[in-house]
Amino acid sequence: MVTGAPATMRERREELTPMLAQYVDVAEEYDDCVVLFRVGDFYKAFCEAADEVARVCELTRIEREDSTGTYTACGVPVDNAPKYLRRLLDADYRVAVADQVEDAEQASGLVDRAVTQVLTPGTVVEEELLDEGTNTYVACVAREAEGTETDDTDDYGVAYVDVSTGECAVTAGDAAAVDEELARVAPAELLVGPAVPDGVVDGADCMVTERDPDAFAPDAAREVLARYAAADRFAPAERVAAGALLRYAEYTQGDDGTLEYVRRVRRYDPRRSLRLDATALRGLELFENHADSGRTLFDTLDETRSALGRRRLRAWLRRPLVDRERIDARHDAVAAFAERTLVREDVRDALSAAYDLERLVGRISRGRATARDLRSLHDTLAAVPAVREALDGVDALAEVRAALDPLDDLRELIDEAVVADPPQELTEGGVIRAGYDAELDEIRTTAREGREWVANLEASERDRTGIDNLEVGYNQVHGYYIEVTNGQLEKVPDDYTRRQTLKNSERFYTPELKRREDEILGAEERADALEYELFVGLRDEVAAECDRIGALADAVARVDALAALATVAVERDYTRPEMGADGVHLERSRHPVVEETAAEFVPNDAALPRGTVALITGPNMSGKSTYMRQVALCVVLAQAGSFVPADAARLPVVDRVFTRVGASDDIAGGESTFMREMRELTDVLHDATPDSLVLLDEVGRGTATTDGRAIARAAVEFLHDESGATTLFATHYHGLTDLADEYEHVVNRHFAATERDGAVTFLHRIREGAASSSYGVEVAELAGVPESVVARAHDLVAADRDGDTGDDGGDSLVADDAQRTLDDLTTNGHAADATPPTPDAGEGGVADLLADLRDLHLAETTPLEALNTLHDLQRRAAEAAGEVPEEERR
Ligand SMILES: Nc1ncnc2c1ncn2[C@@H]1O[C@H](COP(=O)(O)OP(=O)(O)OP(=O)(O)O)[C@@H](O)[C@H]1O
Repeated sequence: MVTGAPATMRERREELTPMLAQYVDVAEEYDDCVVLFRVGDFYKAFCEAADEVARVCELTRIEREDSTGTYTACGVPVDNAPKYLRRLLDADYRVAVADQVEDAEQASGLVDRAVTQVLTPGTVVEEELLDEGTNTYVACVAREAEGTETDDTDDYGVAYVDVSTGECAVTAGDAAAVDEELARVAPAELLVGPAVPDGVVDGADCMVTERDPDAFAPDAAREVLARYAAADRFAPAERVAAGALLRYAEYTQGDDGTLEYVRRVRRYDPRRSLRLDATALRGLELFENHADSGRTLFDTLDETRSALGRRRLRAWLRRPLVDRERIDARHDAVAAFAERTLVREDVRDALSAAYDLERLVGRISRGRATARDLRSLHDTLAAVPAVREALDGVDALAEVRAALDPLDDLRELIDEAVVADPPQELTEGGVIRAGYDAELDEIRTTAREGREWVANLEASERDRTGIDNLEVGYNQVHGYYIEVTNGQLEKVPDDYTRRQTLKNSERFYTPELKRREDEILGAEERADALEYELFVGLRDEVAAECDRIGALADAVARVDALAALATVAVERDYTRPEMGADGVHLERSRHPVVEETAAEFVPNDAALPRGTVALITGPNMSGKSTYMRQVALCVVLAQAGSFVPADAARLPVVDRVFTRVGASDDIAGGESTFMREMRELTDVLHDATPDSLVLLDEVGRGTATTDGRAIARAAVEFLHDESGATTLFATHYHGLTDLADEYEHVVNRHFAATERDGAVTFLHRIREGAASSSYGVEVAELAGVPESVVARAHDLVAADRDGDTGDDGGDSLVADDAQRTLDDLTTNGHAADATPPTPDAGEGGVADLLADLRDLHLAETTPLEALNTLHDLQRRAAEAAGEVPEEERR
């Protein structure tokens, strides 16, 4: 067994040495963990566990032999432990660290050891093991008891805690809400109550930890929760989830009782934020990019300067607001920062000095903060006045400014007590400043005077004895000594006592030197001990203020996140959205992430009155997905408090963004792509409201064309008639576009492309009406599909076109479409914009042009040819008018 006690040791339990027996005891108690057992400067694992630790950590195994036989052992060096712990956690192990809990020198017999910490992926608190500016959550899903379905809507409790910062929250909901919350929280570890059926937590992509079912018993859970919050405030399922979770958090921190820095257990209602389920989070690439190397929306926005701000910005994006007033307040604050470059820069400079207050408070409360941590707290507090000063007089930021309490008392206290650059170790002195404690000063004076006396001793003894090369020294083993070379030994006075004989000299001490030595060493030892005691006292004093530090951390986080949003707004030319509009109205909007990487991003408008279903057609690669996402991202950004990438924006407050957009084809749960697509569509159709924004990308493509087209059509009809949600629906089923004639709120939009000499150019520009052609084969060619295949595909398309009667609702390339494209182009500000040519204009004048147009046999023209011809005509029209052709204008 790798976790728990190695089987080979258990079998020979009676024969083991006392230390190994102690190891087996601990390992049996922590049987789901790899136990690392402190022996000297190493954390050791034995037998099978040693083999695994050696493998995962790439450490050497050693064969050990004692009276009971041979066994393997592997040691993780204590000094370098975090690096190896990380590897074990990454390999999905829980690790129990058993430390020596009594001083080895004072122990009679075997040193007592106990588990001081259980490290699990969701509960690590070590700075070295955590990513900066993120949260690491452990979550818990529980039910009050099996089958209690008193109220279906709050049947399950979902709680989560970040053990490093103390953030803890809980909510309740049905199975779908559990799924959604787990996707948003993205815990690193999950506890599942015994009454939760399999399947409810299937979506969680993290380590699932088994806990004793007793921990989920309502009374036990209530008792734990009551240590943190008024337990009656919570619904029964919430109590069970939060109580069991906090109990687990305590256990992983060494069972030292209540975690003081978990200052509150926030109860929240997911409906009070813009709902984004797992599919939406993934589809919109808020935090994860499908191409691993790619950027996410969060990366694009992250102009924060502190870990606190970074975490806050993440949280804002994870839960955008739905409360109009709060959204406006955030926009006001961002605007205030955006308008004041100097204020913004001063604040951001000051915040660069801010340490992660939330994690510092956690460490301080857990009694794990070092002197350096307290200095970090001091330095952060010292940065606050500059932030306050910068914000002075800015109305929209007055509230957050008021919350920026610089905690002068704490800062002064730390400054008086702790030296500016303290050592990492707390037990070796050098931490507490002179003048902080009278007793410490006195002890230090004694030690210093003693050392001065010793320092003068050499000169005075040389005088007294006449031994001019006499030296005074010190070594760890023998202490202070007076060294006399062999040639001078006869001059040694009577009060010298021999301490050590070397090859060429002898070392002595005198009674006074011995007395002074005892005094110095005693004083140093006492000073170290007293310093430690004073430090712990100070740390406790600071820990008692964790509420105030927490409130400051909150304000700093907000200021940083707001300033970051303002920086993005100014540097990337975002605009403040006007909220409360009836539908989505964007002028020249851009995709916030794609515009950062695209050589030249083409902005597009969106005019989607509430309840519009916009069918978007266009060739592959023409920009449909990008466009749909950019509309949704503008909505998400606006509700998160950000400005949006557009020239002008009027936006509604949306309750939920649904997506069924590409890229979710990775089949995690063993479902077929089509099954998954339908499941996602079901969610949309069930839950979308008139306040929702729905993005559907090629729904139905996962099955036979006829079925797919039927499903797509039915979905559009349902969204239009029943849901009333504002919808963007990208499709290759061109036949769907006639829905616009039948349904009041269905509109057609398309992305056009130009094709010349067989090469397709995408314009990435959205236009009214439906598209003419898919250019699928051309795109295949662009992608490098072998020439022969492309040629054959062209033939097949042509054959299909020839045989097409055009009456199937038409995904084929029908001539009618070509006509439509012609219309589109002339009514969409291109040909129509051109100054009407004068009849006598230039060579190949308008009369010729009109004749050519008239002679065009549309019924025999492929859409590509039509587009080509049109392009040609347009060019000639422009030339005739003495203008630059449209193509070159772009
Ligand atoms: N407005 C734009 N300006 C510049 N480049 C764009 C724009 N829109 C999309 N692109 C680029 O064009 C490419 C194709 O875009 P997108 O994936 O949105 O096309 P699509 O029409 O959805 O394709 P498909 O139908 O194959 O899914 C992407 O590389 C994208 O970066």
